[in-house]
Amino acid sequence: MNKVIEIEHLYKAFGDRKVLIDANLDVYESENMVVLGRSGTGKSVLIKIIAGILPADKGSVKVLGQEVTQLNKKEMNELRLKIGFSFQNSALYDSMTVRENLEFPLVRNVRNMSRGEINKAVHKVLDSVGLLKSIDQMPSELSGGQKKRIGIARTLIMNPTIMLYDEPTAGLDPITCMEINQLINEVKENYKTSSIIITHDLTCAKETGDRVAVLFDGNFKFQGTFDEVFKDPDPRIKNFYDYNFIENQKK
Ligand SMILES: Nc1ncnc2c1ncn2[C@@H]1O[C@H](COP(=O)(O)OP(=O)(O)OP(=O)(O)O)[C@@H](O)[C@H]1O
Repeated sequence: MNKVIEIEHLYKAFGDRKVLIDANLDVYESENMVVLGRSGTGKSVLIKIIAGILPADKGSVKVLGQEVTQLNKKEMNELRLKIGFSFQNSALYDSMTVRENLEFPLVRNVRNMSRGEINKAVHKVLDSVGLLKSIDQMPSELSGGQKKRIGIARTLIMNPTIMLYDEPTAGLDPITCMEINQLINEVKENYKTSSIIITHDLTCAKETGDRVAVLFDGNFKFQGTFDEVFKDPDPRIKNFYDYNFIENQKK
């Protein structure tokens, strides 16, 4: 299986605050990799480095075979078109309708698309997130879960190879969380994406992650399937969250 993201010995600090220290992580083709970690451990910093939004201090970050730490602005912009970044706050433009929000990345990044092609792409992507009916609504008329869906649709419209989800279920009720988890899995199936999913939500991790990696003290000592990681006797994992709590929820 090909690696689509390869991170080796990554180091990133802000002044005295060392956030990532010798972090190593691989993501394979067609894989959902969940990154877990407490608040402030550097999860968002990690995906911002992958997307070229923040520079790394040291180490290697290869995305689709390209070393992002060495790319110039033009090369990074081209690579970024293959990376869908689903922001925590959905990042929709409040003054635009859903249709306009979805057209925006196409109009900005893809030349020579006809009106008909743009319409077709908007309809296809809205259909795949189950919100065709909301095409003419304003973001203010949507629920939190619907906004997340539209935010995801706006990245999918560019047919990304990699999806980076920042806290996709934050602030949603349990049923909406379940629907978003399902959508993340459908995106993987239908768009053949490889993803990093950042979350605090253990149910999301279990439902969407082919593998999970837990960020502690700047690196990923714990990686594997959800069950492998949470069976680790290390007290940091035991204390991380009450694994038994979610196991008991299933009973
Ligand atoms: N641009 C920046 N300038 C200075 N410090 C930053 C910057 N971005 C992040 N940090 C710091 O890096 C640390 C990690 O931040 P990050 O946002 O990656 O945490 P996180 O694990 O995503 O947390 P949360 O789950 O709360 O979103 C924090 O201490 C934060 O203050």
